[in-house]
Amino acid sequence: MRPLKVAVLGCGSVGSQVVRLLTEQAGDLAARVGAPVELAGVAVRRLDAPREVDVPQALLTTDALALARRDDVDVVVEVIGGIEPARSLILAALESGASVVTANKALLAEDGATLFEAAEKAGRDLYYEAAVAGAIPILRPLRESLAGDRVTKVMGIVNGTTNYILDKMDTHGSGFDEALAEAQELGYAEADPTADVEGFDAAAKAAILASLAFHSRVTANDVHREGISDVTAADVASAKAMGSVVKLLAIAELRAVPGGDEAVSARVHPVMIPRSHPLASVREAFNAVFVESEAAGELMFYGRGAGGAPTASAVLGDLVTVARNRIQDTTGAGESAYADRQVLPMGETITRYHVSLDVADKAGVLAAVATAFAEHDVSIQTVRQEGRDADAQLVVVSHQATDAQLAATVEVLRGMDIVRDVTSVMRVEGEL
Ligand SMILES: NC(=O)C1=CN([C@@H]2O[C@H](COP(=O)(O)OP(=O)(O)OC[C@H]3O[C@@H](n4cnc5c(N)ncnc54)[C@H](OP(=O)(O)O)[C@@H]3O)[C@@H](O)[C@H]2O)C=CC1
Ligand SMILES: N[C@@H](CC=O)C(=O)O
Repeated sequence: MRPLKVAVLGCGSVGSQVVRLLTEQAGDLAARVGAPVELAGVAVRRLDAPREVDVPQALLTTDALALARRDDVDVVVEVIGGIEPARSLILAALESGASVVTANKALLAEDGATLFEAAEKAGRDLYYEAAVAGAIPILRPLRESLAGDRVTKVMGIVNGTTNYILDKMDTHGSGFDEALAEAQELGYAEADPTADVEGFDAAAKAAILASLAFHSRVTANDVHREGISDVTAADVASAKAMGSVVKLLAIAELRAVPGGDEAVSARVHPVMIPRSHPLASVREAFNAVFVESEAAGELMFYGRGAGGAPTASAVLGDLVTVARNRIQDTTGAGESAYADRQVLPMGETITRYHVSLDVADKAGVLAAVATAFAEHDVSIQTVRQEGRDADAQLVVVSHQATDAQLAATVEVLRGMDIVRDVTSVMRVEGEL
């Protein structure tokens, strides 16, 4: 059997581990694929940069396009990241007859449609398990194992860097910048960590999850996005006082809308969850994803969501699948975006708020705050007053309402004379 040739584009945190596993596990991979799997070349930006893996000089190139287009290459692994040149390289690889494996969630969530069309036209595979939640098999279960079920909700921690930062703030009292620097050092963060911190990375993953779960095309622009840069030590302390923890969650769900249709709600934002919630115990850069479907009920997927080796594990899994498909001259399950669903604006999403207020301890303060909630048709689940005089704190947890009602209530609270400061506003999941 002729060897299958693999080109790896990018040799950073993920690419170096892909090259290492390809080399170290060559024997096992050949047995699993049914043919030897050979490294055809590795494209990088700088030939002389230090690498986590030894790559023979003859295999290194800075001409990624020429490598992606080579006639003898069967599979192209794209682990450069970003939109360009990654998109042009993937399109060139498919046009040249190669199958593609990528970990590039930013590109898939922005312009997946172009890539899926190109793969279909070329009759080649485009696989991307590593793009969401690192090592955790979550896309294949959604696309294949649950293909006969009806998924109604996907919710989870899908960004390792922000989970690492929030976890260190909670457990070690670390500062934001210090924890981010550690996450970068450990290879979890994106090349530009703003993508992690401001929720762009999680929003891209939410779009990919929503698209697969609901057989729709959801792009990153459809996802309401808030990052963690506004989460303060006061928010984390406020959560702690409630027996809770702050996590950045990606949530995608189907919602009934008037007319009998179902719309998609997709959002990423910090959430306060009780410590008894299974997502509260997801530490460091680990990820966890809950799936709810009609027949299967609740499923939970947990594992390492970032880092070179865990992500390379998912890349290699895809590589074995597309290599087997090449040998059998077939392709795997492609995109299944047949449902045209409206995307709900955040204001119409049903949620709950936890609000901490710095108030003057005057008679009537509780009644005035309660009136602000009532005037927006938001009922209060619990209200607690702490301290007296100048240091009085009021903590209010609401019942469910639309995000627009809750946000409008907070605006009114901000304008009240007896409210000196709204010190923390956080959405809530689970029973506080
Ligand atoms: N890190 C992680 O934990 C995870 C990452 N991913 C995704 O995997 C992909 C890669 O991430 P990661 O490995 O962290 O990124 P890195 O920044 O560590 O590596 C990027 C690599 O791409 C190379 N590169 C950049 N531009 C070019 C170019 N024009 N031509 C050829 N090579 C180029 C760089 O070369 P040089 O080394 O010479 O600079 C580097 O080797 C991204 O899409 C990311 O979102 C997905 C899941 C987890
Ligand atoms: N920067 C990402 C890497 C994996 O997708 C993260 O922190 O999760």
